[in-house]
Amino acid sequence: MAALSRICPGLGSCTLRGQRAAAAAAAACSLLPKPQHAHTGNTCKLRWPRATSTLQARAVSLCARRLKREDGQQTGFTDEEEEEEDGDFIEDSEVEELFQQQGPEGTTGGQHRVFIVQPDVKWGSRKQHLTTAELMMAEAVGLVNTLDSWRVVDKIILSTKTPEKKRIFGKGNFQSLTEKIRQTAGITAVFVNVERLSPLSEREFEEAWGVKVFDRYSVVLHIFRCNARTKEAKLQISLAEIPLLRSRLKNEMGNMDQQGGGSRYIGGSGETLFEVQQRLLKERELKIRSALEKLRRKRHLLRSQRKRNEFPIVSVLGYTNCGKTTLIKALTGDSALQPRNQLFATLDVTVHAGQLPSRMTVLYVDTIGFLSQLPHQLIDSFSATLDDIKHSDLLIHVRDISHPEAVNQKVNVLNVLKNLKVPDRLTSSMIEVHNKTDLVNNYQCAEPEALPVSALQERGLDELKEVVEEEIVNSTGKRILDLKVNLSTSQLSWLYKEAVVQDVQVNADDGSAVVKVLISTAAYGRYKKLFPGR
Ligand SMILES: Nc1nc2c(ncn2[C@@H]2O[C@H](COP(=O)(O)OP(=O)(O)OP(=O)(O)O)[C@@H](O)[C@H]2O)c(=O)[nH]1
Ligand SMILES: [Mg+2]
Repeated sequence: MAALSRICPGLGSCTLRGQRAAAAAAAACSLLPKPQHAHTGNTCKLRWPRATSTLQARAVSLCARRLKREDGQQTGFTDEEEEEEDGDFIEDSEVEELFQQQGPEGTTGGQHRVFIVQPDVKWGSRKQHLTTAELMMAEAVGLVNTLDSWRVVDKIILSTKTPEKKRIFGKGNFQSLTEKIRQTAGITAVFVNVERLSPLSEREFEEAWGVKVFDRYSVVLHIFRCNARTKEAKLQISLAEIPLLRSRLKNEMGNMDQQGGGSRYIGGSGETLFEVQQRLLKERELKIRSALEKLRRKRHLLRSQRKRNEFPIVSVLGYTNCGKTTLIKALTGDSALQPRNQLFATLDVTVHAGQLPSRMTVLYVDTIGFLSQLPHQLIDSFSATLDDIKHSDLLIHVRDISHPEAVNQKVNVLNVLKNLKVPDRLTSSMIEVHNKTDLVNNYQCAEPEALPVSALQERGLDELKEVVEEEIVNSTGKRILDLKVNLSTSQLSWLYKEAVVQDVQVNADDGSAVVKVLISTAAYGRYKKLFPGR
């Protein structure tokens, strides 16, 4: 308690107890030199002025709060909550309007009984070398089952030579497929598991089969739509849906033209119906882009604040459903995190404070999962979210090692990172974690660099934390030192200003304290000069 009272005179009577609480409070105080201490009953709330409220400040104050509470409130928070603290400059209603109005027809709401068609490319440039049609089909089934109100009715793998051409299937195959679909009772949609169907194919299929037709892009977007919570996610989804709306418009106009409608001029406006619709779509796209740009600037600001406050940032990434959220939950003890056996359960970037063996506080960033064969537009729309990865101090690549596609998934993740232009320094220091080892009998790690864990059973976490700490110290060029300070001098406040104070152990008898700091070599040099002999 002595340490606490030193940092916060009112904390002597608060419910924070012990060294862990002291460390958290000290770390919280070290973020900003002058938090206001508000005391109610036996609790102390640390408050910072609005303008300087940062991600770190919240992370650590939440971390401190977590230590003193018994129930499991949320400790993670999204950048959006942060934005709300600093003043909303994009209206909720504006985003909701864009989001709610726009869902492409057939995907919004409603139930679907789905027939899945998996083209099996036998040869040519599109042949998948690392996967099989059966595994792709299994993933397609997984995608459909992720949606509460969608069910798989039947499925088929069909050979094709040219999935990218106008005609995906040969004439004979297409005919027997059409018969099968028409004869299967209760089908309301067909999911053709290719990256993207051309508007023409989509129209042709819908006409032949008499039901809605989805491709991988539209199914994944629908999952995103169902899971979106924050403004940024909603805007990004709205943007990614524009190409779908555009092809739908083309199809509708094609249909109307057959009846002589779409290309007629509307009452003296000089525009055809098609042109008006296209213009409206363009205007909507510009609106979304400008709102996203505002959020991007905000994100940039937050990022530089994070950097300034020097809490190391560890981004946790990997294929969808590999266990990223579960691992962060295990590393931080954040009970509010909710891992789900679902593809794309996490869509919003959330940040969670955790402690390493030396009690260094790091921020774990939970990211959106990757998926193979997703069109670039989709990735582009989410690049702002994934951009965070590039600005981390360290990356953890989580792999579901029990998955039959584990190797293929790794290749996919590395490709996405390459496309995102993640700096070499981050990919070369990236820690590879083999998760779900509990699902593999006598798991033997064949890759010497990888760390085997079971996030669910909390195994292998201490080893992982050790490695994270080692890499953080390497990558930030900082080290952790225990410095003995004289409390009657300005040493402690100097350290609060120039380094990250992780822990303070006060020795009331001689008025000294042992301070654990994360400090750069340059700052340590200055410290030794200023306080010689310490
Ligand atoms: N058996 C076992 N299951 C695990 C382990 N880690 C995660 N899981 C399960 O895998 C499923 C997915 O976990 P999440 O943590 O939500 O995975 P994620 O990578 O965050 O998924 P997305 O956010 O959807 O990309 C959940 O049902 C978890 O309980 C593990 O070590 N062992
Ligand atoms: Mg997740």
